[in-house]
Amino acid sequence: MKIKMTRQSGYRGYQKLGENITKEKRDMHEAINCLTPIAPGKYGDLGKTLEGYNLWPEYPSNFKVVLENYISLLKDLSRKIMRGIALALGGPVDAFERGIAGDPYWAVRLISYPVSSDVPEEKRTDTGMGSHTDYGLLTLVNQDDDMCALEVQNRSGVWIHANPIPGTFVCNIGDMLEVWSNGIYQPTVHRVINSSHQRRVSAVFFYETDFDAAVEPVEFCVEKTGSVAKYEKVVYGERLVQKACCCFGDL
Ligand SMILES: O=C(O)CCC(=O)C(=O)O
Ligand SMILES: [Fe+2]
Repeated sequence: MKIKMTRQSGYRGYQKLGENITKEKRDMHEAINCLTPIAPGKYGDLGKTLEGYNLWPEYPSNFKVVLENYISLLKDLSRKIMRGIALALGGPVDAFERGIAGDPYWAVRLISYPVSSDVPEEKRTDTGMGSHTDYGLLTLVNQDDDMCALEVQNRSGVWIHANPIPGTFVCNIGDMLEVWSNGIYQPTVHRVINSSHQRRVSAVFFYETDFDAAVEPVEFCVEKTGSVAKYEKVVYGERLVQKACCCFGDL
């Protein structure tokens, strides 16, 4: 396997079925992971674990071009959504740009969830991906149109399907937006269960803050929420390394 995901590739490349771990349980999916390239030394010790460049399969030969174009379009779209969120929160339109997501870290996962009965019994688990929240600002999920497998938890704790609507993305809120907005935006708890008779494929784009951003509630959100910052400052890259390394298990 030429594009196998390893520690040496900074966790980029192909992840086999059962290699992704959520809350200490193996997820029943396989994926190709592409992450923002990080040149050696760019973020010093903070970025060491995730330094590296993406691994591209030989076939299809246009894979790299198509995916890089997709990433560029989704980065633009996410920036626009963040501008809308900034205005909705009563801040300046560029509130989530310079120093926050001026040079946003991004990730893409192309995920395949098999039909459960096709998986050898010892590898079978009950979730394609266990319940979690995403780490960054926004996630744009592009899912198969004809099947329901992504579930989100509503405020009463009930799981509901995020039914696909052709031509649309499901947009999840991530942990960093919760902090920046001082809790006004809450991250969406979600999971994937493919109980159908078809393989399910999703292309998931994560739009994050700058890798080295010190994330803390922004002034105009603090003012709106009792003038007390409810969250401690976190460095996004540190949080990502902690979370990503748990997810990718022993490689
Ligand atoms: O495949 C999906 O619909 C969602 C995947 C997901 O939640 C993730 O990769 O964080
Ligand atoms: Fe997720």
